Amino acid sequence: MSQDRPASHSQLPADKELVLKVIPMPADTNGNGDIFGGWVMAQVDLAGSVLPARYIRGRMATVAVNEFIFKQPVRVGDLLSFFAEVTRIGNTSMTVQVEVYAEHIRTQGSYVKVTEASLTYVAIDENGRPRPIQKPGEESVAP
Ligand SMILES: CCCCCCCCCCCCCCCC(=O)SCCNC(=O)CCNC(=O)[C@H](O)C(C)(C)COP(=O)(O)OP(=O)(O)OC[C@H]1O[C@@H](n2cnc3c(N)ncnc32)[C@H](O)[C@@H]1OP(=O)(O)O
Repeated sequence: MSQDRPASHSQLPADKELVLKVIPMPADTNGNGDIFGGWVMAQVDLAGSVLPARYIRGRMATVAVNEFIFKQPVRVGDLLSFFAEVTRIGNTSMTVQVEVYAEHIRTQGSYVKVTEASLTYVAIDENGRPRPIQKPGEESVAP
C-alpha cells in the first residue's frame, strides 16, 4: 500500500513549457496502489508530442524514448504537470525533454518531480515514411 512520500520538493522548471495537466484516477493504479508506470509513460508520450506538433503540422510517430526515469511514485488524485522543451530539431525528427511534477491536494503549491524522459518524434507522410521538418525561419518549398 502507498506510504506518504518523503519530502523532496522541486521548483517548477522556468525553461520549459507547461504542455499538459492531468489527474490520475483509481483505474490507473498498479498492484501497489500507486499509479501504473505505463499509464504515466503514455501521458509523457502525449505531452512530448505537443511542441513537435507545432513544427510538424501533420502525422508523426514516436521513434524512441530514452532514459525514462521514475524518481517518485504517483498517487491517485495528484495533479500532474508536464513540462517540455525541444532539445534537437533534425532533418525528419525532433527530440523533446519532458519533466513531470506532482502536486498533492494536502500540500498544494509544493511540487515533487516524479519522472522525466527524452523522446524523439519523426514527421511522417501519408505512407508512414519520414518527411523533412520545416525548421523555424525556413521558407516552405513548393513541391
Ligand atoms: C498544435 C498543438 C496541439 C498538439 C496536440 C498534439 C497532437 C499530436 C498528436 C500526435 C500524438 C503522437 C504521439 C504518439 C505517437 C505514437 O504513439 S506513434 C506509435 C509508436 N511508434 C511507431 O509505431 C513508429 C514505428 N516506426 C516507424 O514507423 C519508423 O521507424 C519511422 C518512425 C517512420 C522512422 O522510419 P525509419 O526508416 O526507421 O527512419 P530513419 O530514416 O532511419 O530515421 C528517421 C529519423 O528518425 C531518427 N531515428 C531513428 N531511429 C532513432 C532512434 N533509435 N533514436 C533516435 N532517433 C532515431 C533518425 O535519426 C532520423 O532523424 P533525422 O536525422 O532525419 O532528424
